[in-house]
Amino acid sequence: MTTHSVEAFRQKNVLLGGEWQENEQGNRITLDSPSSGEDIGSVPALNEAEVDKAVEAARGAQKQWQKTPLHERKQLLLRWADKLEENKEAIGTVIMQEVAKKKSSAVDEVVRTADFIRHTAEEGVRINGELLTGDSYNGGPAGKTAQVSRVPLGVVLAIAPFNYPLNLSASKIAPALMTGNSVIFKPATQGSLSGIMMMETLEEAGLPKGLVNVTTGRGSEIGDVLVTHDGIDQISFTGGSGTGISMAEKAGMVPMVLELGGKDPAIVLEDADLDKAAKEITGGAFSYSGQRCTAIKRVLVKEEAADELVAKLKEKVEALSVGKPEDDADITPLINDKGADYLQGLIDDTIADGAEVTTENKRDGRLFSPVLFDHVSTESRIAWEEPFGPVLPVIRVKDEDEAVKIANDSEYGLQASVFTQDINTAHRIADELEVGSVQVNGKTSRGPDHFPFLGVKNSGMGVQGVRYSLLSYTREKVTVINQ
Ligand SMILES: NC(=O)C1=CN([C@@H]2O[C@H](COP(=O)(O)OP(=O)(O)OC[C@H]3O[C@@H](n4cnc5c(N)ncnc54)[C@H](OP(=O)(O)O)[C@@H]3O)[C@@H](O)[C@H]2O)C=CC1
Ligand SMILES: O=C(O)[C@H](O)COP(=O)(O)O
Repeated sequence: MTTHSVEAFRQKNVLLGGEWQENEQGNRITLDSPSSGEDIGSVPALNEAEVDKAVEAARGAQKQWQKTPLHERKQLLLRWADKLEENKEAIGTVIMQEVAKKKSSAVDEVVRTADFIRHTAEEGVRINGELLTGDSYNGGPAGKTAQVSRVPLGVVLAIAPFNYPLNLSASKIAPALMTGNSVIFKPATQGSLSGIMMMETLEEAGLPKGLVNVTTGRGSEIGDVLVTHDGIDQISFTGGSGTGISMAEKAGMVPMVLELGGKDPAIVLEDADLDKAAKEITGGAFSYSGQRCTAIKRVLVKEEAADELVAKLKEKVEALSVGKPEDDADITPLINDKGADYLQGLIDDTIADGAEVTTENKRDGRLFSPVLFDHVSTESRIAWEEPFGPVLPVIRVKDEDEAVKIANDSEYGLQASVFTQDINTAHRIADELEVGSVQVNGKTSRGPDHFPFLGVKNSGMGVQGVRYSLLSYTREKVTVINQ
């Protein structure tokens, strides 16, 4: 059995039409480690003609794959999951190197992804259509039946972000394949080495030629070519709201699932279990250094509970370790200088606006110590903008209504947490919040991965989560029998 060794520099190629290929002009992108700055590998920068070739291969392979029995598609996915898990150390190490995720979380991501693929395989064989009879409609004819089946959309374009380079790629690719589609996979550039390694395990599992094609290259260069390609039948994108919204404008009538940014609030009432709230909020805000769409990005706490909550949060935030991903530090360097400089601007502006910095405020390049701000004003940018870094603003509120208003005034609507011991209050607030999901007494998060995951407003469109994803890659096909 092949296992992938951990090499020093990985010169990876792309899977096009079933062959691992270098690109024609030999244009490559060299990737550096966000943590050490060392070169860790390179991937081809494809051009328009190569994208055409990838789409053509995907269109060809899809026709046969659609006819492949469901149980055979399921077996491919199960073999893929096993191969992936066998390589968890090697692939986890590359995730750690290319996106500076702490080692244990990087390896967990590989295992989580294998589990997702297995669950998708099991659930995928249970996606069935339905039969409608004409006489169930008032005055309808008895001899008329509609067989409503679910058919694949065709060629799916899967565009993934850097922060979960495996999981947010496989959560598009696996359900698309299971439902009979072929795939064009555009990994995040910083994340493409591990993305390609995952494709190597899929190929080893017996992927038919041309069924998944990998198109590496900067989104700013090949993004429009992919998104506006007339051979693409569905787009599934996870990434920034700006990128996703402009993509939707360009893609026209192609169906899309978009998972975008967030500004998830944690609303804490005076009757909450504050130890639990502090633990959940710290984990929710600072894991992977806050670079998660579902990170808790602001705390809205009732004035009566604020002093105690802030003291507990401060203690937990100060206990987070700051350092290198290979040392399994909780807080690691941010993905790039642009993200780090943006975060610095937010921190500086929040201080200038008069908020209290309760923790150390230190930066070394892309590495920040985690910052907890108290007494943040809703006039500050940080009350509304997404830092994608280890900083948490606490905004004190006078009552529930004010908390709900600040939560809903956001352009985003991904998730929200409500901490209270009164389930009726929790329900009442949950009903008011304009978000995809509300977590009662827990941190905001996507998993377990069969739960529906969605954002409203500028946080997205469509739903992911195993069964929901499977459905999103199919459409109804109606055959009416007139007897
Ligand atoms: N809701 C969610 O589930 C998630 C949301 N996010 C959000 O994403 C942002 C950060 O992630 P990040 O990866 O930087 O997001 P980006 O939107 O910059 O990139 C996401 C993906 O889109 C590609 N891309 C970039 N420009 C284009 C384009 N014009 N056309 C097509 N594809 C393009 C990128 O390629 P390349 O890498 O080559 O630039 C990458 O593969 C944050 O705002 C965060 O909230 C992130 C993760 C999950
Ligand atoms: O992209 C993200 O940030 C994720 O979809 C969030 O996933 P998580 O809640 O499991 O971290």
